[in-house]
Amino acid sequence: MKGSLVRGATTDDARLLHSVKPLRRTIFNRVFAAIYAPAILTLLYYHAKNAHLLSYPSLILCNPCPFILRPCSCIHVDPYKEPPIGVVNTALAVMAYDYPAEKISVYVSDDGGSALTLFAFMEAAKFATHWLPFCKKNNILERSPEAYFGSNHPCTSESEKIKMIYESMKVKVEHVLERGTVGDQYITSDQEREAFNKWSSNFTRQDHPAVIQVLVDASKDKDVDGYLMPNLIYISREKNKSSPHHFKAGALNALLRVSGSMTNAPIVLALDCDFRSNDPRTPLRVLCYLCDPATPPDLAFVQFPQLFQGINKSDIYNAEYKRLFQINMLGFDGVSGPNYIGTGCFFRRRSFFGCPTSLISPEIPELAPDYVVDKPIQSQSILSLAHRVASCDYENQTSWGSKIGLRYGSLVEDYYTGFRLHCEGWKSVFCNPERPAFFGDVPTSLIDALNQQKRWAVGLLEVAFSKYSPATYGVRRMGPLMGLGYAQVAFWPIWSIPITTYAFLPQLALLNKVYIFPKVSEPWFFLYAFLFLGAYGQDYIDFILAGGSVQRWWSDQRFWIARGLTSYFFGSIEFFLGCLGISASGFTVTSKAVDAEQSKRYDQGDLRVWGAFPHVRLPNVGSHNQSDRIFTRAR
Ligand SMILES: O=c1ccn([C@@H]2O[C@H](COP(=O)(O)OP(=O)(O)O[C@H]3O[C@H](CO)[C@@H](O)[C@H](O)[C@H]3O)[C@@H](O)[C@H]2O)c(=O)[nH]1
Ligand SMILES: [Mn+2]
Repeated sequence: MKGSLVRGATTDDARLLHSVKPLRRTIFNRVFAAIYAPAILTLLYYHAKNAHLLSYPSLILCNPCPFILRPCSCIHVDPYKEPPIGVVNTALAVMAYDYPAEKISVYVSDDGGSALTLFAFMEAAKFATHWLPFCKKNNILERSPEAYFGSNHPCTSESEKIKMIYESMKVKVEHVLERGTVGDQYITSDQEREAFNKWSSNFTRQDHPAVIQVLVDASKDKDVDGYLMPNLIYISREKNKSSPHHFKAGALNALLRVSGSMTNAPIVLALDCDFRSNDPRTPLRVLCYLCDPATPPDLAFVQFPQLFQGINKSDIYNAEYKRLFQINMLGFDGVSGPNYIGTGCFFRRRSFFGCPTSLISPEIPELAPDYVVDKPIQSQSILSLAHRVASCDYENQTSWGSKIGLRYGSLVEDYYTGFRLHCEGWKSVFCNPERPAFFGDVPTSLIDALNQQKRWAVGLLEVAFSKYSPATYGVRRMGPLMGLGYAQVAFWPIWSIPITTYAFLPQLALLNKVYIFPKVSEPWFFLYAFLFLGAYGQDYIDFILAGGSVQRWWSDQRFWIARGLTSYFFGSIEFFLGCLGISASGFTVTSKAVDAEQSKRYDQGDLRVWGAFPHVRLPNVGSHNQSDRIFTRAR
């Protein structure tokens, strides 16, 4: 084992494409683990020895609750939760990557099947003819227009002109969204009209044909300076109520196939609509890993951390997940590599088709990762193949979802797919450059933050209790370190049990005069103190070394408890009800639409439980009326 690593894609030695060096605190972490583990064993011994001394009051709970939840496989994506202008910004920034334009193809998956989103992208394609040359000529770093115009940028006549074009596009898109339909006055060509005609009267989100629309064709469409632009293709896969669609994993597999049939690039970037590129040179950085002759051929993906902008000062909803997305990644990187976290990840297309040593050929040769597409993307044969592979029964009797592509069976398709790839023997690397490659948006309402976590909890338990459990299958396939690393995440929602217990046990013990901790005068007390301070101390140091603030660390601790009693608890219940066939879970997307009031409240650090509920404020760390209870002061 190499231990935790830091990587850099550029080094002082110009001959090296990338370098790896062990983290300095690795030794400290190991020593700490070596002391901490026996201390926990000692604690267990102490408990076993004293078990007979404790007499707990008996609690009999008898409350049969005869309710049945209806199974639901509805799709929750919609343009009001994921505003098209945000998705457009995501796409524009990657179209503007510093990379030969004709070698980039951007495929947008609209799982909500919305004409409004297609409209936004038609407008984006027109705006791109101005935006891409502007970025390249002026060597702009911030290539998402919203971020660029929102930042402190030099005001030239050119930038003012581009800003006006952007604003007028935005107004148009928002107007159409408000109206809910694309009015005739906005349709400028027969080609556009033909595309919108697909939204016939029986077209619904859950039931509609595949829509594949080439909006920019890299072989002929030029920007205002006369240079070719990258392909931009809108896709909404076919849906009907009788075929399972497998949520995001299904959407990504459809994307893999459609992109395979049209351009089949060997490197694939998976990027969520709420993330945007923050560095146009990211593809070059990735090539330093993927194309270095010194890199072993079993490297499946390069994962960037999920970093966020717009988190409030104390991160009240603990949306940053420093440990998950930044700290733990370094540790994984020292073994087989970090997990795939759903976004900001560059894959070798080959890694979706079987283990490094034996290729699993897809059902049609055109989808094989090494197939070279030699026809123009708008040719009849290519378009009809693309529609065929985007149909909802295409996957029947194929290996998609089981051995090929993103894996089905968990609501955390990212975690599960990364895990299965590692089990197949693939490796990954974590790339965390100084200038963040991507920035994402966080949920800014409590209900969204808790719901997102509940979905993760269900998804993780689906993996934890499957035949591919990291604790058994994972440990066997990847060895104890990777296996346990993955298992620690998979069983995470089980924390709801100790957290809920500790939420009530001390009070019950106090009322019933039962001692659950040793007295301060007893030597055993030091064991408790060491375990408590050691765990918090190490967590604190890791957090601060990863650039965190004391305030956010405190939020992290606080929210962990809150989630234990809510998201993890209800997620676990939902999972077990699902096992009994009583309920089915769905992928409720996190809302990315924020109104001015919600955003103001969030920036001020107000914590609102629900629209209809009284407004509660959390005490801030350091404020004079700090209290040790959560959810105090109702307003
Ligand atoms: O049926 C679905 C559901 C979601 N999505 C897309 O999936 C992405 C992620 O959805 P989001 O609601 O933003 O989920 P988060 O909880 O914020 O996302 C985290 O957790 C997910 C797993 O639960 C990962 O897929 C994400 O990459 C990761 O950022 C979005 O672009 C959605 O449009 C679909 O395409 N189809
Ligand atoms: Mn998201």
